[in-house]
Order: sequence, then C-alpha cells, then structure tokens
Amino acid sequence: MKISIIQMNIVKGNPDENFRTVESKIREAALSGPDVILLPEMWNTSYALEEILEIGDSNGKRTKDLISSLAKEFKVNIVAGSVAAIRCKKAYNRLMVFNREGEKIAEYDKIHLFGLMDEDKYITPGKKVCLFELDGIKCGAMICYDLRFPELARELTLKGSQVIFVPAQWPEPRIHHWKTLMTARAIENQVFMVAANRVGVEDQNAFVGGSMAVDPLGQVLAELTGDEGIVEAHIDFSVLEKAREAIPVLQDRRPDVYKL
Ligand SMILES: O=C(O)CCC(=O)C(=O)O
Repeated sequence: MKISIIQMNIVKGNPDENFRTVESKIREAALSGPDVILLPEMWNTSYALEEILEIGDSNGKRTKDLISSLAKEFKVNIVAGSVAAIRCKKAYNRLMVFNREGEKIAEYDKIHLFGLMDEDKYITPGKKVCLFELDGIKCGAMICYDLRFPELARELTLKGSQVIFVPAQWPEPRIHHWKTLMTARAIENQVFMVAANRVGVEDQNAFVGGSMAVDPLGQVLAELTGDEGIVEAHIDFSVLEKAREAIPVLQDRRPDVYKL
C-alpha cells in the first residue's frame, strides 16, 4: 500500500482558500499513483472557533462533494483529514474517508477534545471509534490529541486495524511528544502509524510538520520536516506479521489483571 501524506499550511477562518489548496495538493499527490492520500486536521477553517458555527461545513457537504469527486477522478482512497462540520447547530471535528469510487465509507468525530486550545468549549465530542477497510486492509483513525490516549490505539488494534491514520495540528513546543507517541503507538500495538501534521503559524502557535509513517518495529518509513510537502510511505504488511510473530505482545496481554 502506497500512502501519500500531505503536509500543508492552513489559513485560519478562510475555507475558500483552504479548499483551493487541498484540491491542488490532492491533484499533485495523485500524480504518482498512490493507493491512499492523507490530509491534516481541521483543514477547512482551522481553529477559528469563535466563528465555527458560521464558517464550518454544513453537514460536511462541501467536503464530501470535493473529496468524493477527486477520489473518483483519480481512483484513489482518500483519508480526508478532518474538517469543522456543522450539524443541528453543533460543531464537530470530523474525519471522513472516501474509497476509490468516491463513496464515503467512514466518518469519525474527534473523541478527546484539546482543552489547551479551547476545543472543548466549541466542539461536540464523538462517541465512537473509527474502523474501516481500504482495498481489503483493516484501518483505524484518530485525530491529533487522541494520540495521547493509548487505550484508543489499543482498541483500534484489538478490532483488527493494521494501519492507523492520524491527521493533526500538533504544535512545535511539544513536537518531541508527537514523534515519541507515534513511535510508541506503532511499537506497542505492532501496527503502522501514518500521520499528517500541518505547518505554518496561527495565533501564538507555530507548527513544524513532522508528518510521518512509522512501521510496527518503530522504524520511520517516511518523514517530512518543517515545510509544506508530500511524502509517500510504502507499507509492507509482512513486516507487521513478522513483528507479531517475533514478539507476540498482543497474545501476551493480561486483561484478566488490568482492564484494557
Ligand atoms: O496534545 C498535544 O500536545 C496537541 C494536541 C492538539 O493540538 C490537538 O488535538 O489539536
């Protein structure tokens, strides 16, 4: 499975400009014929939380229309990062997944909201984990701050995920947590972790990218530094089988002693 990770700047409060950027980045990423394209978190509005109900994507329609048509045009699966989506006057940090036919096959609302950026004051949290299949491969997804919760990655793994996608807006001061947690989640669950982080500056926050793919042994397969860019990760699922055979941590768990 070839996964193209898009690392881009996002303009706060300017969906028109961000939709144009996303379309051109997807067209660029599609040129090399990937199986999956991954986008970052909240790419339509970013954290323009005070006006989110006015500028968020009503029922996610604009996102669906654009991403579905690009997925169909290029016959590529798209894990469309997340957008601010509005439903019944409530805002959600919502991830959507489209298959090669342009059908929306999964939707996920961020479960763990990030209080440090006031997300919990404006966004309604999700209540369900995200599992789906791409080309017969079982996948899971989480969003940014969710990465700090090992229970979620473990749950996605126990439900069969082999790849976990992570769109994010993870700021620069804690970027060492990002890399450490991405690697830890990959090693402890023996899964592929694939993440798209944004770049740019927003309010007081600088974002330095660090989008990456990590294999079940903790090896970084692909990585971007601090600029906009697209990187392709080649996923070989025999690495996952071998890692699980060599050290069977999932079998050696003791849920009789601890809960998860
Ligand atoms: O956990 C962190 O340090 C960053 C999380 C975050 O920025 C987010 O969830 O949007």
